[in-house]
Amino acid sequence: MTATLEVTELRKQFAIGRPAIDGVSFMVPAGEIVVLLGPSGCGKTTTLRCVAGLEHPTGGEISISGRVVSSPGRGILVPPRSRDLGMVFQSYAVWPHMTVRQNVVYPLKHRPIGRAEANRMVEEALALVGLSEYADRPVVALSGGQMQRVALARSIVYRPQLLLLDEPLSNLDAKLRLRLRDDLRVILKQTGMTALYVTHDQAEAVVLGDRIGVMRDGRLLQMDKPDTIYNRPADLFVANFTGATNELAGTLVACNGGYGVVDFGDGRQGEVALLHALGPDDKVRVALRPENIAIGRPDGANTFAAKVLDRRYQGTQTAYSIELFGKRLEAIELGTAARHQVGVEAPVSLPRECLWAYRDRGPLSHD
Ligand SMILES: Nc1ncnc2c1ncn2[C@@H]1O[C@H](COP(=O)(O)OP(=O)(O)OP(=O)(O)O)[C@@H](O)[C@H]1O
Repeated sequence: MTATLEVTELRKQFAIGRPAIDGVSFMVPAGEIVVLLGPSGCGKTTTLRCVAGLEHPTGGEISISGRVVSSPGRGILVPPRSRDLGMVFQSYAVWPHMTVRQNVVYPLKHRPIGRAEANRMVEEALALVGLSEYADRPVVALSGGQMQRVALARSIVYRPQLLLLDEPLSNLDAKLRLRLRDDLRVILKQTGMTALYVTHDQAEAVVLGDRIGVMRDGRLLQMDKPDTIYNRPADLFVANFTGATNELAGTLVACNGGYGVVDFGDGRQGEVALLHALGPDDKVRVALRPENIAIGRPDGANTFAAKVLDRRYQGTQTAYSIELFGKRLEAIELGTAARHQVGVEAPVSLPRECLWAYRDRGPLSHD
């Protein structure tokens, strides 16, 4: 059985400081992987710990498969062990004096499961994480990645309805992290489990999540599919946190449905996408990802004169610094040839759907 998770207006105020969570609401349908992504201190771990029952919320409600498990307003607080969930943490949290099999069978010992059935469940969990051949090895004779697989097998062996993962890959070296990241999604999808996964790593979130929730200062800014988060970020913070972003300042001079015209100064005007409500004369910041700048390919109204300042050849792509509207911007061109010389003037085109205008709220702070 796999669960739906519903978090409604969750609030957590510790004894000191501003609220760690400040009105967070989201829903995870059965079988979906949702990743909470955000910088250190944004409240993602506290959210996860509230779902686990390890932290007592100050307000709001948490339901697992329709059953309210936390509701301070109604005096409900179901203890962690009665929530039917599995947890995987940053630290490997395996029993060092036991073998792989002994570690994985451990959670079943406290459940009414016969030996033959327990063995079958252990074999299945080990097969899922790719450790069948290591069953009788002491866990101390494993690599970090393998130990984390043991921890994963141990938390899925009893098939909890909900799996909570808090930065499970962050103690692994870079290469292993990439491998396990890819494997983890396959494993989770094979189990069909609902999962809530916490990370500050944007690439991890994109690979693992069916949906990503971006958090900042205790608030959930946007929850959407990875490509929507990347291609239609709700605000400048989300745009910056989820990928490289250039910014141009300007004033909105006209609106037309989902698009508008921005004056970038000196009469230079361009069409932009309006991702939230804005009106004429609003000061805006326009975000633009480096890969959406097409150098040397004039294309329609949004074509402007630019100059190539610098280039860094990177094999499968070339990174350029260009000057546009008196500002230094970063551009990336895919392909194995570096096509533009430093110092040349070249037209650049900026597709209007890739220029995202947001209300100018002053200097950006990244965390
Ligand atoms: N036990 C506590 N007492 C007081 N404040 C706390 C406590 N635990 C967390 N906080 C504060 O709550 C806020 C959110 O912390 P949380 O650990 O949820 O952030 P996070 O996004 O998971 O960060 P990280 O990636 O660094 O773990 C932070 O400002 C933190 O200092």
